Parts: sequence; C-alpha cells; structure tokens
Amino acid sequence: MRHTAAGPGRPADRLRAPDRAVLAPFPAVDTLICADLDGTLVPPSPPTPDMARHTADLRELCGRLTAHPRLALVCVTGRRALNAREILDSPLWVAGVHGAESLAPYAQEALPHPRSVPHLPAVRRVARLIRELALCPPEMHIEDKEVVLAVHHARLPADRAASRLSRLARLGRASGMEVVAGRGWTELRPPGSPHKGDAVAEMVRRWRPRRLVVAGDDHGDLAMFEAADRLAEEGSIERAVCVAVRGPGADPECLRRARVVLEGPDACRSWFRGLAHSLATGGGARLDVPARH
Ligand SMILES: O=P(O)(O)OC[C@H]1O[C@H](O[C@H]2O[C@H](CO)[C@@H](O)[C@H](O)[C@H]2O)[C@H](O)[C@@H](O)[C@@H]1O
Repeated sequence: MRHTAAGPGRPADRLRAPDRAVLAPFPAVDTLICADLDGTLVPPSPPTPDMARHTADLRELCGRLTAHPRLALVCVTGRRALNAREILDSPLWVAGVHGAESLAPYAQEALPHPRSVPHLPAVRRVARLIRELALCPPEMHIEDKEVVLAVHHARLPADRAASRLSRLARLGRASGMEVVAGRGWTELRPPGSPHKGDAVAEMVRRWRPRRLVVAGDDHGDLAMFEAADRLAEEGSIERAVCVAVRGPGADPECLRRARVVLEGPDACRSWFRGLAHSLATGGGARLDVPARH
C-alpha cells in the first residue's frame, strides 16, 4: 500500500501548493543543505518525551530555511519519504529510503529511483516469502518500504538479533539482495540500491549550489560526507561542510570526519538557524568557521 500525506489522495492543507503558485523547480542556489532526520534534526527513535517541542521547532526551522531564496533544504533519510514528511510537517524535497525514493514538496506520492524500479517485483516476492514462511520472529518487525525491506530489531540485544536475522539474511541473499545493517534495523536491498551519497549528488545536479552542507549522525550518513568531499574535489561545488550530530549511538567515524560537530538535534537546528540568519544578512561566514560545539 502506498503512503499518502493525509489519507488517500488528500495532502494536509499546509502541504498543498498555494493557488497560482509559480512552481519553478530548482533555481540555482548559493547553499544546499542535505540533512538526515533521525538523530540529526530530531532525536532518534523511540521518540523522547519532549518530541512535540522538537517537532514544533523543526517545523518552524524548515519554514525559515525554505523561505530563503538562496538556500535549499533536502531531507535525506532512511525513512519512507512520506513518513519523513509527516514528521517534518513541511513541504520539503525528501530523498527517502536512503535515496531509493524521492518526494517533491507538494507531491502526494514518492517516486522510486530508476535503479530501484526493475527490482520492485523481487522485493515484493521476498516480502511475501517472509510472510508465508513466518520467518520474522515476534520481537522483530518487517517494514515493507517497497524499494527495500527493513527488519526492525531495536528492542533486541545485538547478539540475539543476529541469530534471529540469519534466516532472513540467507533468504535475502539467495534472492540476490544485499544485507545492510543500521542502528536497530537491518535492510534487505536489491543490488545497486541508491545510498544517501547518490541522493546528495542528484540534488547537487539539480540545484547547482556553490556550497553544500551535509548533516548526519549515523553510519549510512557517511555516504553523504563522502559524496560532499568528492563533489568539492571534482569542482562541482566550491565547498563542502560535513556536520555530525553527537548523540546516543552516533557513528564514531561520522564524528571523526566531520568539520562541525554539534551536541544533539537541538544544537543542530540552532546551527542551521544561525546559518539562515547569516545568509539573510549577506554572510555565509558561518561556514568558514571550523566548529566543534
Ligand atoms: O536515516 P534516518 O533519518 O536516520 O532514519 C533511520 C531509520 O529511522 C527509523 O528507524 C528508527 O526508528 C525505528 C522505530 O520507529 C527503530 O526500530 C529503528 O531502530 C530506528 O533506527 C525508520 O523506521 C527507519 O525506516 C529509518 O531507516
């Protein structure tokens, strides 16, 4: 079943394109921000008790950043794109499932990446087999993301999860899929599935920014850091700034490689707020200051 933003075919009013809006996609911008969601813009799941505060703050921040004509903001997440939009509650571009699907600001459906399309039947087949063979133990949960299958096992200690995952992984590999582990989840992905670095490169092609900021906290976000450095080296952008967000389970390599390290999603959102202010007042200087807050 496809996710919709607010019931079948009805996006929430706030996510509807304004009447007579001239939708000029991808004007060239000065600064493109590609930000991960869980652990970066909001605390990682499970939701913290003050989640409502984070969500309200995030919505205000997204409004502020997307209103800026020289700035573009894209959410690059492992979540399904429509699920991410519900959390963001803002009409952003979203690269979902690590870049395997994309959602335009006012679109009601996410589109699978062209590389993922030929594999949709195989993903459906593996999902059906897992159900028919009852391969998923009760402590785990399979999320069918259509372009990949995610097994959520955050409630199990790693060693117990590993033993329970082995049959699922064997079935995935026998069907030609790759097995990729994340924080509390393991995904079965078709070969050549896009990663977050692909999503960043695609967004840079579209927006042609001079400066690129990528922000993340997890192992999968390193692909964004690598893409940003590569795009700067090859001259597609003038400069890249990798921002890591520290928190429970943050990837040490992310923290080591980042130029800017921020203490949690609150600090990340306020750093972006400062960046927007600096651009609005003719700056961008904030990007020139190496910071480890
Ligand atoms: O790329 P991100 O924005 O950091 O998203 C990563 C995953 O986030 C969500 O998983 C997290 O919450 C799950 C419970 O809702 C939990 O089981 C898992 O351990 C957490 O990582 C999302 O459900 C996944 O699809 C994303 O890949």
